This record gives sequence, C-alpha cells and structure tokens, in this order.
Amino acid sequence: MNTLDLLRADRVLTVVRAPEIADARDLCAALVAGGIHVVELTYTTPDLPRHLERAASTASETGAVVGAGTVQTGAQAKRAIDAGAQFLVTPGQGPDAAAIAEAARSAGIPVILGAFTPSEVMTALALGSDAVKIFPAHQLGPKYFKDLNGPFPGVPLVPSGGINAGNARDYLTAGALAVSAGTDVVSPADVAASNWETITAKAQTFCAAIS
Ligand SMILES: O=C[C@H](O)COP(=O)(O)O
Repeated sequence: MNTLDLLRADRVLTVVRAPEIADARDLCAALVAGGIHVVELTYTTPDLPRHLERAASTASETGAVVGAGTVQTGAQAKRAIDAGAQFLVTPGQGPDAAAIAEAARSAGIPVILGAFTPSEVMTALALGSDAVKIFPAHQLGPKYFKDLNGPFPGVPLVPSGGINAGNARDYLTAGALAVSAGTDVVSPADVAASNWETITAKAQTFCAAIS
C-alpha cells in the first residue's frame, strides 16, 4: 500500500519531535504495535539521516512507513531520500519548496507541503503536493477544514499542530484525510526514556478515539 493509501486507511500519522531517539527501530515498532504505521521523523531531531536510515532499513520488520518532516531545503530533501525516507513533509513553503517537491517527484515518493491559508494550499497544489499539511491546525480549528473543502474538494488535507485524541475525530469529520499527531502520542520525555510501551498505549488510545 502506498503512503497516501495507508494514511487514508489509518487516518493518522505521527510526527516525532524528540531531542534524541535511542533507537528509531524500537520507536517505529512501538507505534505500529499501537496501530500507527506512518511515522514522520523530523529535522528537529539532531542527526535525522542516521535515524531515518535505521528506521527505513528495519521497516520490513516493523511494518512502519517512515518519512522525513520539517524539510526546509532541497539539500535536506535529498539527504532524507538517500537515507530511505518514503515521504517528505514541510511545515510551510520557503524558497526551496519547488526543489523539495522536485526531489520527491524524482524519487517517486509523495510530498506533503505545509500551508496555512487558501493561497498557500493553491501554491502547494501547483507545486505537485500529493497532500497538504495544514499547520498549525489548532489555530484554525476543525471548521476550517469544512471551509477548505468548498474550493478544494477532494484535496487530501492533513491537520497538524495541537491534534490529540480528544479533538482528532472533529478534524476528520470536517473533511481532513488524516490527522498528524505529535506530542499527544510521542512525547519527547517518553522517547528520551525509551518508554516504548507507553508510546504503544498512547497510539492505541489515539487510534481508538478516531475509529
Ligand atoms: O509539525 C507538527 C507539530 O510539531 C505537531 O506537534 P503537536 O502535535 O505536538 O502539536
């Protein structure tokens, strides 16, 4: 199943913002055990390519689909792809947005460009974004997604920022393709302490809330 189909099925991806990851394989395994298969490791974690390599090279064991997030330059996009990223995510559209989209297209993997306004959604689509991350979604609320579905019917939208087990369903009901869950599922403290069972339990709680 490709990444977008998996997102359509799971309706959630998790974004990992941790200062250190002891073992990206264990983290991915913990998330998959909790029902979340699409894992976004981000450039806010130092040494991201090393973690991507570890997660990507063990993906056949864990069942995770691992991508790179907080990609801001074409060079970062290429490094992530070389490390095995299966998709790219950006927080918004900087001067390298086209280069990032092109790097993903050349590698045959999806790109999810970030946007906040309708104009930015239009630019993301013009650049060939396969889905659009709406960030920070909690500043806009679920109704914003219903509004966006008017001019952008069928465009896969992924709210990110402030999504939790208590509000995720509202975003999906309002028309989001899937939600991006960060610290509600993967807290930096749990990652730092390698609390994999806790992360699995939080993923299960999140998945139960949107099922
Ligand atoms: O890029 C996404 C955000 O860092 C998501 O974080 P959050 O779910 O903890 O608000």
